[in-house]
Amino acid sequence: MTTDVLVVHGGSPLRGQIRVRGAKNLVSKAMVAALLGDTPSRLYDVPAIRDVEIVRGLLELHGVRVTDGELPGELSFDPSNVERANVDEINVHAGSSRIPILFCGPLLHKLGHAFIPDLGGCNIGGRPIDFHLQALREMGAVVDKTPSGLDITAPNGLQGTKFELPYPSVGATEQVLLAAVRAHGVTELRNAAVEPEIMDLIAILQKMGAIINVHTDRVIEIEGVDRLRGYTHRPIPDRIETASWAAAALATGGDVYVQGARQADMMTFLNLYTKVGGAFDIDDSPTGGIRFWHPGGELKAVLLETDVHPGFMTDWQQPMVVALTQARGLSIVHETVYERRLGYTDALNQMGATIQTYRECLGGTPCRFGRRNFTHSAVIAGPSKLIAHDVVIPDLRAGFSHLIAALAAEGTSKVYGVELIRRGYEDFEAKLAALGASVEKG
Ligand SMILES: CC(=O)N[C@H]1[C@@H](OP(=O)(O)OP(=O)(O)OC[C@H]2O[C@@H](n3ccc(=O)[nH]c3=O)[C@H](O)[C@@H]2O)O[C@H](CO)[C@@H](O)[C@@H]1O
Ligand SMILES: C=C(OP(=O)(O)O)C(=O)O
Repeated sequence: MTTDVLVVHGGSPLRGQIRVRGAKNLVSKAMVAALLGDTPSRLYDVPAIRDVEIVRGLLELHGVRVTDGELPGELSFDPSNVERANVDEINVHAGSSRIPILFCGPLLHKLGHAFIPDLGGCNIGGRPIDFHLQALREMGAVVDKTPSGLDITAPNGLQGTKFELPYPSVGATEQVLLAAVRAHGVTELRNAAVEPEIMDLIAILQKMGAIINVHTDRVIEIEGVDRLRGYTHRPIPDRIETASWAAAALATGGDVYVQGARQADMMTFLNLYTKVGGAFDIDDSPTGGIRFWHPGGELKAVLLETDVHPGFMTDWQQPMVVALTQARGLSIVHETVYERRLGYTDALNQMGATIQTYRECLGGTPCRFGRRNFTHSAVIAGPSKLIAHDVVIPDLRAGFSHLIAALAAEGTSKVYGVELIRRGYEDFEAKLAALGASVEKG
């Protein structure tokens, strides 16, 4: 028996209630922001996922005292003794997540030095960090690329600057925010990303004493301040996990109530869900959430183009494609955020789906990847009867989509590599059990 394999007996609808907590893509950044304060910070609703463990480990290596609070998911961070960490110890986390690159600004302000191990994260494209480094250099950082990682200093401190991102990168926007809040002078960031997780990070930084103006047309202006205090914050709910369960409800013909889910961050997803033929009901009460279900009848083929916010989020794409294998007609998917995020469709085809991938920009909007040999569009012909097949999980969201496909398929599949799913989905095995799925460890 290994914890990395799940045996999935598919073919029955998922039905029941599960709960989502703080967003993976906010919580990890909020934890890094705690480094910037002079006093302790407190975060609620932190999910027990691998990315949180990694960032906790990195903070502790830098002398931050991280303690569990009284409530489940409550974490406190005391940054009063931040110190330089041992490179060998930091490198234990090499290749495990993308978050270490965001330590640059806070560590440069606290210590004048940052060592950043090689990054991990999903293998869905080249995922360069050129925008991050360019912005940091413009602010006065000196970046030395060493065989074991990036060695970064700021001999004269970080200075405010005017910087325009070539593409509204989430991580690079967060990099600039975390570096500029305590830089000397004003920073103007143009073509910034404005994802809800970024707005929530800005809310946290404001609680800490930062002065950040979000203007129209993707312009963010940050006035550097001399000191920041700790924060207390309840993060926005995880809109990617929510969409994943919503897609699972649709693909299996089920009915899932996602407690904690919030409509505001999911408008584009909910529009597509309606067009496909899914049903949802919003419960706005403080303990509310969103119920997602398959109302019966046929699902309809759609055009789905991923984009930066407020577009259809790329991390929603993979789970939703499994539901699209059940829709009548030809659905078109155009992935415009990552150049290699459709490889997982091979496994869906092995399970009986009919998905053809293309290098061209299908769907109407030419993107950065057109005419560059990247297989980034797909046509899905449905509905297809999915049949069990063993699958190996390649990355986080593809992993969840393979799991959904196995749940929707007739027969028993083995899903290998489920540890990868733990990077972003808290307690997913318990949640599957709560939804009546028939799964067991392999
Ligand atoms: C931990 C986290 O929050 N991860 C999310 C974050 O990833 P992440 O912050 O890594 O994603 P980015 O928004 O930076 O990447 C978007 C695109 O910009 C390109 N790029 C980015 C930076 C750079 O310096 N140079 C460059 O070319 C990337 O290769 C990619 O094609 O936003 C993505 C887009 O919503 C989500 O899919 C990820 O779940
Ligand atoms: C791409 C993702 O995450 P990361 O940036 O952490 O690899 C994701 O959450 O789907």
